[in-house]
Amino acid sequence: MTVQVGVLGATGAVGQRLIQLLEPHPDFEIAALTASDSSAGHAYRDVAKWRVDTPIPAEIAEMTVHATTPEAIPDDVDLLFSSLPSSVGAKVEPPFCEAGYVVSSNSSNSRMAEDVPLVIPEVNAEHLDLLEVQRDERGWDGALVKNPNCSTITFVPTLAALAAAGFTLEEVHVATLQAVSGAGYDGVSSMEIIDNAIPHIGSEEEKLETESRKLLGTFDGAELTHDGVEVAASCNRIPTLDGHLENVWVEAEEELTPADAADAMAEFPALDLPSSPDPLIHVFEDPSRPQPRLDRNLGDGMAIAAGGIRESTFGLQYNCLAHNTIRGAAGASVLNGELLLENGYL
Ligand SMILES: NC(=O)C1=CN([C@@H]2O[C@H](COP(=O)(O)OP(=O)(O)OC[C@H]3O[C@@H](n4cnc5c(N)ncnc54)[C@H](OP(=O)(O)O)[C@@H]3O)[C@@H](O)[C@H]2O)C=CC1
Ligand SMILES: N[C@@H](CC(=O)OP(=O)(O)O)C(=O)O
Repeated sequence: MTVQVGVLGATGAVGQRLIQLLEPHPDFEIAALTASDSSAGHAYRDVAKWRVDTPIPAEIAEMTVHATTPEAIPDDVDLLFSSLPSSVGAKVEPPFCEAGYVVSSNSSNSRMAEDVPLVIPEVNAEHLDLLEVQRDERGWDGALVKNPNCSTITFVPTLAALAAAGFTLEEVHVATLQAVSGAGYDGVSSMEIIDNAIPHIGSEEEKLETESRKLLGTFDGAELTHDGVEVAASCNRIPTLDGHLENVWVEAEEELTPADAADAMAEFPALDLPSSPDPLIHVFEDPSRPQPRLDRNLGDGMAIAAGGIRESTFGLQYNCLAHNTIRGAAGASVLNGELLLENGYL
């Protein structure tokens, strides 16, 4: 049976990607679109500046955009995808959950809350059951699940692959080269970024350092313990359009050779969900890959690419890449929606 879904923040950059992914989806049907009060009451085509690389779906273009309140959502909608500014998400997501909606959110608010599952399905699907704790504690009929920050999503699956192969991770250093789309359409001006690199993205380093430990943590059915690995991040904006490239250094308790790491990543299992790519991690032998322009669309933008795996003075070193607005944002929320459906939360 098809699940009726809504998109909160549907006119935004990530909201448009959500529509692009949801419109042909086998299990989900878009039944509601919301945005700010200034867009409410208007046809979607009139208020969304459509900037995605496929045409605006004809039926969606004619839908009326609603205000972002539970009362505006039709009764038969069960699942909401949220991509609001985090300050807005913090205010409006809880009332939707209280009103009985299950919310799969991409916004950064509440990602680190103790009773909110932060999920990459291939990495920590079992954390989803934290929703039982959340419902007990908050008295919600609905639920709130989050996907991580786009740069976190890029490197954590590679760490999870090493951990799954039996390596105990002690220290991780990661340096990012992040695409401009991560800052949104109006985020970085062309005069700032052309012929340049900006070695600061507000709060980004802290997100990589904390979200990664939560994702790699252990849920015992009642409590989530964050992983003990130490993570240090350095984040940079560069003039690519899409695709975050990251340089990673990993020290493990055990000896970890490049061959061990390549095998662990290549063999890390995919999931049988509609949006989960197989393989999850593409491992390149060519040391000049992955590259954003060449490799961001692997697995329809949902795969992780890794390469340049080698020994270094600081343990193992490699590079990894993911499409930041698909695997790192809209696609991540859709995948969490698919996991919610598979696990009976809808
Ligand atoms: N851009 C990206 O690639 C990534 C973004 N993110 C995160 O996703 C979220 C959305 O980002 P992005 O799509 O770029 O943002 P945009 O600014 O493009 O879109 C924001 C959306 O939220 C709506 N909105 C704004 N204010 C309100 C309000 N007060 N009440 C209700 N709706 C409101 C806007 O509606 P209206 O059009 O009416 O103003 C619009 O639909 C953010 O939290 C961002 O940090 C995460 C990863 C990547
Ligand atoms: N900060 C990220 C995108 C983003 O919005 O992240 P978050 O989902 O944590 O707010 C970037 O600039 O590439």
